[in-house]
Amino acid sequence: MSLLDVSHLAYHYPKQAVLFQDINCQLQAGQVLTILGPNGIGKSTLLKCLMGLLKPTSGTISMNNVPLAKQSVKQLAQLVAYVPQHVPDPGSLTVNDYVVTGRTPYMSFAQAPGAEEYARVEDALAQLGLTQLANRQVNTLSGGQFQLVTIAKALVQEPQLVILDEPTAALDFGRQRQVLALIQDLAQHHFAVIHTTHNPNHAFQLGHMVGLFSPDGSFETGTPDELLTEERLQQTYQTPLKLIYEPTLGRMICELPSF
Ligand SMILES: Nc1ncnc2c1ncn2[C@@H]1O[C@H](COP(=O)(O)OP(=O)(O)OP(=O)(O)O)[C@@H](O)[C@H]1O
Repeated sequence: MSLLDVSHLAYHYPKQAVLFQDINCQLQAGQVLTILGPNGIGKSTLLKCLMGLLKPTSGTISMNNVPLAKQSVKQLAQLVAYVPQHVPDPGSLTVNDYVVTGRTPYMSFAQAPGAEEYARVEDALAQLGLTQLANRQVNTLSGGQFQLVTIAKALVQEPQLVILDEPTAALDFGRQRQVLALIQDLAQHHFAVIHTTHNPNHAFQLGHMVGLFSPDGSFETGTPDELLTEERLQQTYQTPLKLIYEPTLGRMICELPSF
């Protein structure tokens, strides 16, 4: 039984052309799916469908063999944590109070978070090197700091699947590596992870599954070596990029040519 089973999934926004159709993929606990594709092709939209935020035009999404449409909001929140690309207005909560909202799916309606919930927050902030930000208001953080705080909130949610939309987009080189290492660590601890990125090197680095959107909107899954050939990546990004085997890293790297 797969943790996630996506079958013949299609979506179009109201009064818009079909964005994608016939997406099929399965994900097990401990696997990472790195989604790549051109700007505007439908990566974030696919993640929103997987989160139950958008209702697919057709096809099914099941988790642990139960269709998403049959899960309650609370059940879904215990299964999947979503780190969006943008949080429009994070409000003026402190980092501690913002991250603890990740425990909501485990609390009753009127229950206030207590010592146990805040202990999980402390652990997640420590794991991400954010302890010193615990009492800062989230709306005073930099883009990258806030991106890491939203990941901490997803961790305290203790889901089976973590979905991250471009989690490294606002991060410096060191913190990009930190987030990729965290994704690898989550997989080693039997979480399933789906994330989007515009950097094919992230897929080579992680070495798990890739989901590749082609410019025509078709979607394929496979290993980085199967899917991420120089020709496919050039087609995807419409640029004469190069794939080079880097022996010291033991893997391919993707380089943009000079101007
Ligand atoms: N609410 C909406 N209503 C109508 N069209 C939308 C809506 N949200 C997104 N779109 C359109 O759907 C297409 C796919 O958008 P999406 O954000 O899923 O792409 P993406 O692959 O994640 O892009 P990027 O890499 O630039 O973040 C785009 O053309 C976008 O303009």
